[in-house]
Amino acid sequence: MSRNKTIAIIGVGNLGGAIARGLKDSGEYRPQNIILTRRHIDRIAEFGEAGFKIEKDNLKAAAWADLLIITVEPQQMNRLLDELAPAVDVDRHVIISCVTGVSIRQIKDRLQKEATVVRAMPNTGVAVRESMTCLATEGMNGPALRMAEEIFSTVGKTLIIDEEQMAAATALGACGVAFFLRAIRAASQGGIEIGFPADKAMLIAAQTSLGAARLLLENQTHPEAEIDRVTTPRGVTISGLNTMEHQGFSSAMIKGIVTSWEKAFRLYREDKD
Ligand SMILES: NC(=O)C1=CN([C@@H]2O[C@H](COP(=O)(O)OP(=O)(O)OC[C@H]3O[C@@H](n4cnc5c(N)ncnc54)[C@H](O)[C@@H]3O)[C@@H](O)[C@H]2O)C=CC1
Ligand SMILES: O=C(O)[C@@H]1CCC=N1
Repeated sequence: MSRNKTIAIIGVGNLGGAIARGLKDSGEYRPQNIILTRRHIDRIAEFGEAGFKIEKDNLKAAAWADLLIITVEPQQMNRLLDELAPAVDVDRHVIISCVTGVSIRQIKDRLQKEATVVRAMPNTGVAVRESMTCLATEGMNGPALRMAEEIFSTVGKTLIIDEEQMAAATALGACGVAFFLRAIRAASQGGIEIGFPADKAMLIAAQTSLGAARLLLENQTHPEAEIDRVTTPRGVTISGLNTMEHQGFSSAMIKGIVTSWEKAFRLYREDKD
């Protein structure tokens, strides 16, 4: 359904670039059918060389594309919506907003149009087609939601949620990449301290975390069930785990996620523009 559509990714920075890479590498979407915009177009020249269309003018991109994937910062959203409004055709365009903290209602109000809007919360795992993307829309937009699901399913897993859960999806799924990367970095630093060179410590830490995640996803088990299989009685794992918990490991992760969730509500302010 979406494969024959033309797609604009508007505001290509870290996330927009990762989505572009993932869609191309999936082999399901042709870069010739994807236009990427950024105000400093020279900074996305590499995508032009990879076969994508690149464009400075958001209005031209919107006129060309059927699907508009928005990946600007929340603080840039009002200005962008004001700019895009004249080009948005409610009978043609589907808007997929990846922008944190901006509701479907706020987008439609700013456009002053009853546009079809889906919210998506992917993560930078899209670049390697391992994103966790949460999607939400309003009741009437089933076909648009299915289109967004099709797009993001080619670059990872998708989950449809209520819009009110979007801030939680941001903290757990989108910020989560950084949280788990920090955990991997900490593990590799531990590995260096006990004798591995940095590159080998990182390989062991990263591949071990990949295996741990796949155990959960493929066995559909709870982490504690898998942990029980590692913790030999009177063994070394339980001693390490208990020391980590005495130092507040789980508590730090939970508190960090709650802090990010709280901030997700504050990022977008109508009065910023
Ligand atoms: N980075 C991530 O892992 C994730 C980010 N998000 C959301 O995606 C959005 C983008 O985040 P990042 O990629 O990290 O930010 P970023 O700052 O790397 O990218 C945003 C890009 O939009 C461009 N831009 C801003 N206004 C523009 C305009 N009017 N026309 C054209 N380009 C414009 C900026 O120059 C920049 O290159 C944010 O709303 C963020 O909350 C959501 C999920 C994950
Ligand atoms: O840090 C941020 O605000 C964005 C939203 C989720 C991931 N990156």
